[in-house]
Amino acid sequence: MKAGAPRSIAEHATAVLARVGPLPVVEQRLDDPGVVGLVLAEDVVAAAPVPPFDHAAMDGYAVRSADLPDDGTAVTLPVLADARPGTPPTAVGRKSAAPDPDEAADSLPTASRGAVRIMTGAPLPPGYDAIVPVERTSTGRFVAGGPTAERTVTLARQHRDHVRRTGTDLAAGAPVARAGTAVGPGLVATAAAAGLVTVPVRRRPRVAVLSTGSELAPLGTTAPGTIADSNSLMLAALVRAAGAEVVRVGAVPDHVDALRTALDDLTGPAPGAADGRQHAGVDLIVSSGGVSAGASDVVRELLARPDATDVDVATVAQRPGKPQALATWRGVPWVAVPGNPVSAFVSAALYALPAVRRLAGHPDAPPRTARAAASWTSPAGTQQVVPVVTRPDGVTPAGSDGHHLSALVDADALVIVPAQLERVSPADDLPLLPLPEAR
Ligand SMILES: Nc1nc2c(c(=O)[nH]1)N[C@H]1C(S)=C(S)[C@@H](COP(=O)(O)OP(=O)(O)OC[C@H]3O[C@@H](n4cnc5c(N)ncnc54)[C@H](O)[C@@H]3O)O[C@H]1N2
Ligand code: MOO
Repeated sequence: MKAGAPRSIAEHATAVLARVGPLPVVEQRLDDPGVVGLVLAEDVVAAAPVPPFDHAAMDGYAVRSADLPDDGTAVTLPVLADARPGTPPTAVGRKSAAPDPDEAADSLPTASRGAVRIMTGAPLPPGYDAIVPVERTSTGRFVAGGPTAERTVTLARQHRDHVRRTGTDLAAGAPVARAGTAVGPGLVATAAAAGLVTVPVRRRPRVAVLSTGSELAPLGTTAPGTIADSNSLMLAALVRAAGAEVVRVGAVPDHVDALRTALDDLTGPAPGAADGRQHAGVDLIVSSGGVSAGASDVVRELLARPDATDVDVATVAQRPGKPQALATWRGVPWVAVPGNPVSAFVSAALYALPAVRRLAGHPDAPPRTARAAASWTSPAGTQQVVPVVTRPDGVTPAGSDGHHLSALVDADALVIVPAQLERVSPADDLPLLPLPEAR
């Protein structure tokens, strides 16, 4: 239970990730807005070709190249039929479209020489192989909603055929996206166009956020000696920005029984207990506070009792965020970060968010670095975690003092100054951890 020798940030991050694995796979419909941000659990392939049929890329006339002179001389052709998107083609002179597209296509006088008036998106009539845009013909333009009464059209062979052909974007069976890809708007559109209704994704993580401290007041309330519970709001915002569903408990007083009850409500009943309470069924717990050496450090007090398992109380050679703890509560991994607001923020970014990403099925992020655009000092023998602002010339510490909460307002990333580096100079490359973008 006693914290061991100080460990590095990487060592503690490894200890966190050893406790979490990707959540189960679910089939999520593409018309559910909640699909965005979820991570593909399997490679996805096209169920149907994109486009699904040869169709016009321009409003104009469908022609058979064989009917047009190779030398580009204009010819006058009869207009035989109308082809519009979503409607079977109809022969000119017919009152309405035939209900069966095959019947309609068959009824087109394809044997005779002529052109088919066609609108962008309409299927290319059988036997036709090119479109001549209307502005390149004697018609000049079509009037939206207006009459299309011309019986002949004069046009010439074009350099391009203006036909979008079946499967030229994706063939049936072609890969759409690899496992591990986060679903974004482009993937939603491509998968839907390729005939898919659902995609196999990891379930969205449900993450509980709570803060400990008898001095904490809920938002909008004040009393002498209390402070706003900013940590639970900050943790909820971070976890949500990382793509999880948040169950925010808010502040729990520094009493071990209150904390135990709060954790039980988030997880499940004790084995064999029929306590009748509803449980939130969370996948991860993130708490702030109560992990240092004080008499009211309730997290450490509870971790010393048998309720929690896999307890790992650690001192990390980092600043801020030195005291950390991990445990499992009724099978649910628990990341406990210190209460100092800046420590809580950087610790959540370093340890809780990678756990959220692992649960969600994201592949491990490749290491990144950023160039320092300023100089500053760093304590020897400890990794300094610095909230930074990214500018074109590199990163600079956010705010006037990185120990202040207000420095986090503009921060878009954290950099980690190596333990042996006592002074950061411009152009030094530093390990970078981007913060999730607000959404
Ligand atoms: N004797 C020692 N004391 C401390 C040590 C140590 O090694 N020996 N470590 C210090 C370091 S480093 C840190 S960091 C803090 C971490 O303490 P706790 O995790 O136990 O956090 P608390 O004591 O509960 O709170 C610390 C500080 O942060 C404020 N706080 C807490 N929760 C919130 C919240 N939800 N919203 C806003 N502010 C919060 C709290 O009021 C305290 O001021 O321990 C040092 N002590
Ligand atoms: O290491 Mo504590 O986390 O100074 O703030």
